[in-house]
Amino acid sequence: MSVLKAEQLSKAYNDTFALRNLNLSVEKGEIFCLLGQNGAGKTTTINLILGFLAPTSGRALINGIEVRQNDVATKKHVAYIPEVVQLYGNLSGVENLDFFSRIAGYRYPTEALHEFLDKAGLQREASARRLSTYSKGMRQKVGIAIALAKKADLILMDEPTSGLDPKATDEFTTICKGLIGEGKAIFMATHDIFNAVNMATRIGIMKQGELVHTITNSGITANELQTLYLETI
Ligand SMILES: Nc1ncnc2c1ncn2[C@@H]1O[C@H](COP(=O)(O)OP(=O)(O)OP(=O)(O)O)[C@@H](O)[C@H]1O
Repeated sequence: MSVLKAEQLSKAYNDTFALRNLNLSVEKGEIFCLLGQNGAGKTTTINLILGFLAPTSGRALINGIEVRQNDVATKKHVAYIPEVVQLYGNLSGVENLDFFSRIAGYRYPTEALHEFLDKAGLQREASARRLSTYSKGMRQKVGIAIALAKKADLILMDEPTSGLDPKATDEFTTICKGLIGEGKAIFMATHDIFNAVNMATRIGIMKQGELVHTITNSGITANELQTLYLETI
């Protein structure tokens, strides 16, 4: 069964389609990177998958469960990492992780919390510091640790590498590859062609609400993808 499935998923505002007839499956062990210009429909897609928006027609399923009809059940399988991960600034990394794990219904001993943060790439000495001192990349790592702690099968990300420096981006790529190695599925909206080539198993290009290309990433170069992207949009 696919971790994520979209069937004829559409969203219209008045007569304008922000997303039209999206058909897509994402499996365990996949990183699907969705490219597209500003306004192409990437965030709308993520919001429909999360159940934040009601589709005009079609449906999104997570682990075979329809999102809109089973909001609570599907949320258990999903973690969302927005462009800027919102956490409590006056709590430490490990305290934030503990707090959000409990909200998701999990209580972990401190060492287990540290192991999630280790796996997400956060340095041990940083995990006791207040979140307000964290960089964007460090916040993102706490977001990934929360996804791990809540045992999400699907991790949705919106523009995860925007504003990250090259080293942090490289680290992020390694962490994502580790996650899919453990059977997670990742779906991300991005403008980062280079990074999509580096990490994706498949790449989609969206134009005016339609997924016009889906490419299996088996050796496409960043230059080739950029050319295809520019010809498409
Ligand atoms: N609440 C809304 N009411 C009307 N139109 C909307 C609404 N939300 C989004 N849209 C429109 O839907 C289209 C898709 O927007 P969306 O935010 O999904 O694009 P995007 O690909 O995520 O863009 P970006 O890269 O800038 O984040 C755009 O034309 C946008 O103006």
